[in-house]
Amino acid sequence: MIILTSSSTWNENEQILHSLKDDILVTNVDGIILKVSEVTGKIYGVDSESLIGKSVYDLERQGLFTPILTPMVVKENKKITFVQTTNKGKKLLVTGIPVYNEKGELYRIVSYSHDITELAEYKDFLITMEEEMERVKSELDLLRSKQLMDAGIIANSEDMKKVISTALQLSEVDVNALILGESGVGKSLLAKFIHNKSHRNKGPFIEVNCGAIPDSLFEAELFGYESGAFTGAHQKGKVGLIELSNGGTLFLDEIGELPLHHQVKVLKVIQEKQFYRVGGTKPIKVDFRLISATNKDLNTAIQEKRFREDLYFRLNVVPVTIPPLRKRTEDIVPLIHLLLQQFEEKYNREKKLDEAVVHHLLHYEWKGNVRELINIMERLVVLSPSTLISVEQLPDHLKKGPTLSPPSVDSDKTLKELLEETEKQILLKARKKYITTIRIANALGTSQPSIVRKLKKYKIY
Ligand SMILES: Nc1ncnc2c1ncn2[C@@H]1O[C@H](COP(=O)(O)OP(=O)(O)OP(=O)(O)O)[C@@H](O)[C@H]1O
Repeated sequence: MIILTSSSTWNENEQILHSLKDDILVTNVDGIILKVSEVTGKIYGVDSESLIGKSVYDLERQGLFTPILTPMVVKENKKITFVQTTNKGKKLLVTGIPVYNEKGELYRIVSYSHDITELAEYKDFLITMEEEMERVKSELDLLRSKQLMDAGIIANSEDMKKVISTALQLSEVDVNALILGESGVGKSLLAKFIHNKSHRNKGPFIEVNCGAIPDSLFEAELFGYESGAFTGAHQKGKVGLIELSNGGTLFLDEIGELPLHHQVKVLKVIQEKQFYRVGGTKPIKVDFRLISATNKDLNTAIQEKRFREDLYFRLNVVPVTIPPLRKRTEDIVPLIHLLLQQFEEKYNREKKLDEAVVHHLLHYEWKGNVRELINIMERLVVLSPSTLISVEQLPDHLKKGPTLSPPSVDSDKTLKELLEETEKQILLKARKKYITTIRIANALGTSQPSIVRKLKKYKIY
């Protein structure tokens, strides 16, 4: 608090006031200007002396500055800071300090300011940029979701959005990519998506299921053969899958199933981008982009000497992991709608899902991931006798809901993580049984807000 002890002190300060390089203005409680520093006049483009004796209310009316500080300090009876705009369009950060006389009465208001025009401009610029970025981001989201819709891919969850964003980056370069994830999560779909978005999209997309080709036919299938290369071979010979992928993408699915004795041949063609047909003597050059996929843990396979480490490093330049469906429940409802629509069209039927069915589908474990969901949805559309698909039509294993079993202590998880896992299982079961958060809270003897928080934490919908 500032208290003036005598008016002479006030006069003594006058010289100091003029020596300051800051804008300082002193008024009485009625807003009459008593003193100003020289800088003040410059800021408003007037002679400082001409301001003396004028009322700040009049000056505001004349447009010199707005709003005025004096009444605010008088009203609040304390130090106040705010932004003032001047007749020159400047932005000033103005602070007003109340000054009291010996009786403790409000006597003067001293204000000083800092020019923050540039700062305010930067702030405006930042806000405009942020708005622009938001606009571009939502446009991009829209564009991406359209791209995904065209490709028939659902990516509603944050995890899946990240996968798609990596896939789009990958589509721009010819780097080797390894797609990891459980069976049925969409590895082949993603490989096709990368190919379709790449500059090779006019070329072929050749999918080789490494686990499905009989061992004895593997070389002939992959590398092709010359006429009469072996008994049973076609007269004219045959072009292999690798040769067919020229100019396009070679997708080696189930790469973890590739027998060890074939791995070195595959490694060679990946490295050299040339090979010999079976029975051939001429090297054949080939230009493909390689994507591989597996649901196996290749690191364990390497440790167990079932998979070559050098091949693994070649394949795994950029890994992309698609999380299991149970870990991205936000994708389940949009997938259900997409599939319902597809099967309605396919079987020319109109169906609706009971809400309880959706709940069961949301809280199922989906060990077979999207592929399993597709099967269930097709079955429901085909077999449900009425328009409304109800819980009774669900297969028994889906009606039961998740079973509660304590998590294994052999894992490297901490006690906190194990407890959270158990809590999540309990909540999944409760959500399925009681549906509403109030009923869950009652059943579990806790508050509804706490249940809402926990459901959000575990992404249980
Ligand atoms: N995000 C998704 N949106 C829409 N459909 C999907 C999605 N993910 C997977 N699918 C569909 O699920 C089915 C299984 O997908 P896909 O064959 O790509 O799985 P995968 O991981 O390659 O399986 P596997 O390991 O058994 O080869 C396909 O019909 C695919 O179109």
